[in-house]
Amino acid sequence: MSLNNSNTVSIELPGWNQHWEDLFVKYEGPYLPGRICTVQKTRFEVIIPGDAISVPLSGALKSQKMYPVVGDFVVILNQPESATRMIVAILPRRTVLSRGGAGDYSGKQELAANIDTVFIVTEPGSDMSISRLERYLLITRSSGAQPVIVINKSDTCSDIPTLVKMINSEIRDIPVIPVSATEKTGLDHLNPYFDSGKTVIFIGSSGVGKSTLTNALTGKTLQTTGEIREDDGKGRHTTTVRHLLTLPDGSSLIDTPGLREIRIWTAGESVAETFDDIIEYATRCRFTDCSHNNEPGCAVRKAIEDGVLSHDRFTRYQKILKEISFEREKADIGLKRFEKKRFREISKLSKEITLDRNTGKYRS
Ligand SMILES: Nc1nc2c(ncn2[C@@H]2O[C@H](COP(=O)(O)OP(=O)(O)OP(=O)(O)O)[C@@H](O)[C@H]2O)c(=O)[nH]1
Ligand SMILES: [Zn+2]
Repeated sequence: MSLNNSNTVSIELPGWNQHWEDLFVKYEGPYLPGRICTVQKTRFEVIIPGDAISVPLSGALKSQKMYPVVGDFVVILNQPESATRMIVAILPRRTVLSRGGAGDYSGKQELAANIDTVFIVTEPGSDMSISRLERYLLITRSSGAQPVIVINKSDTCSDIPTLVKMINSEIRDIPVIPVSATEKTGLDHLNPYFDSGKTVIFIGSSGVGKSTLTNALTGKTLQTTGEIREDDGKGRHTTTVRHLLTLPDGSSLIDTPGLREIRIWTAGESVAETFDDIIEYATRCRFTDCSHNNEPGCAVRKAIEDGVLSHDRFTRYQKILKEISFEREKADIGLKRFEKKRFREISKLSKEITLDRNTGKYRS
């Protein structure tokens, strides 16, 4: 690998392009670019040009609570003479997939970064639910990645065109692609999203076939070659599964079990995007703070009465708003608790550290 001054991208790293090159160029000196493929407790598996290494995070990043996630492009300080190799910076993320909860005081947990396409996987059977699809859509949209709906197990459905039509009528402007991972049909239609340099992820309920799809698309061998043998310090080798798989065509697939089913956490804009018709009707309500329940002159209720807006869709919209406000409240409570705790610690600390009247120095 060498960085040259021409405009060509000379670094071979999955997903690396001119954009990242431009961001990396200011790191002159003993630095390497890398891409996070697995996050462990204190170390990170990083793909660097031509190799994969395990490195810790710099103290500065830790103290700023800046933790890389799978898919992040990072800067590694590389000083072989002092045996120093650590992550010193995270390049600004293009997209980031997050979820709420999981013990973090802010309620928001970042899961994966720099994803181009999120395949929302469902199946024709009991998993098929418009409201579930809408939830995944909201998460995807707030991440900045492009959503694509994949109906797997199409071999189990006798009328796929009607199903696709139904989804298209409820969820507009999103590609809906029926496939069968076991019969290997329809997979070609996913190919464009696996362009060289692109990063994709499969999300959806357990059992819809994400692993089978991954294997059908990548070939089983890739998953095993994605394993890194790591010395545990006692002479044994433990195997960790790499969560960012690099495909032969240069694309990457993020496959992290904890990330496959994600709870809703989203910004208002993505709700507006998903329920744009309802937002549009609402602008015509007589009262600006109309709750669309029984106020006079409510344009949303009128749209339902006129049959141009389905009642189900409206109900789903209300449910999602409720869920988001609940998540926000929870996060808010978490934040207050955190601040209270910090205040307690600060006051404790200030009591402990007292000024010595005789010497004029602080003692603790
Ligand atoms: N008929 C049919 N069965 C499928 C298809 N794809 C997957 N399956 C089956 O569905 C079951 C679940 O598939 P998985 O790939 O394990 O599902 P998953 O989404 O990865 O599940 P989790 O790992 O729990 O998230 C398996 O028994 C698969 O053989 C398909 O296209 N058609
Ligand atoms: Zn209204």
